Amino acid sequence: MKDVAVRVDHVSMKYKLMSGKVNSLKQVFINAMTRKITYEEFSALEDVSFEIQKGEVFGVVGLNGAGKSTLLKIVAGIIKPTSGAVERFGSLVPLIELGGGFNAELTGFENIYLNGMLLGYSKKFIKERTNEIIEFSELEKFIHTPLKNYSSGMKARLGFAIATLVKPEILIVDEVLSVGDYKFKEKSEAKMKSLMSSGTTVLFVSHSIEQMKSMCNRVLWLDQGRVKEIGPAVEVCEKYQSQ
Ligand SMILES: Nc1ncnc2c1ncn2[C@@H]1O[C@H](COP(=O)(O)OP(=O)(O)OP(=O)(O)O)[C@@H](O)[C@H]1O
Repeated sequence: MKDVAVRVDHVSMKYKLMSGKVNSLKQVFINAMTRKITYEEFSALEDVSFEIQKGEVFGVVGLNGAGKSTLLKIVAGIIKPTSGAVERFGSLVPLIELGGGFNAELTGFENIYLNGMLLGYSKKFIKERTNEIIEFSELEKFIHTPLKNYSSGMKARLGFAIATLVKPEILIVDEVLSVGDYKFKEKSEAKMKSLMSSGTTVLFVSHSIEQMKSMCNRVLWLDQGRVKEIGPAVEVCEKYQSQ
């Protein structure tokens, strides 16, 4: 019997887009009050089905707007699909919009507690691991500086260090490796590889096709919200590149 980590079953996602002529916020307000707002539906995902096996590194490629982030957010349980179902077998950590739970007014140190607790870690656990987080993110000098003075790469480093503190069974990674500099990329890639070699299942989106080829077992190619191909990483990536 196959050992499934994630099952995506006939998932579709329709976003509502405001339609009709609206020139100002005032007009939106008036239309809302008079119930004149009409919506058009936009289909970001259409009948997407696939399974990821335990321990597999599964990539998703596709052009801008193909629906990759939408799919990852649905698998992570951050948004609900319009139809279809997702089953996850194991603890899951999403590395999506890293530091989404950060507060810009608080320092890096304070945000470690805030973000850690949002991820479900206990205060005691965070206290024990704070040095490890600071060391991995290389933010020793800035750890007592408010986050609003951090660069986006610095925030990503801190978010990555906190999120990967415990070994999840399923890791969802959306483009986070592209935010940092080359040093952070190498370090976070190494960390991901060590998680992968210890059996973590990974669902991964990156615009770097070379990274997809070298890190993934299988790849799903999304084209305007539909599955175009699913297969061995190198084979699918080469078809995608030669489209
Ligand atoms: N909250 C939303 N409301 C309306 N439309 C949305 C919303 N989020 C995404 N979309 C639309 O859904 C489509 C898919 O977006 P998504 O971000 O999933 O694509 P993507 O493949 O991740 O793109 P990229 O490579 O640019 O990151 C796009 O056309 C986008 O405009």
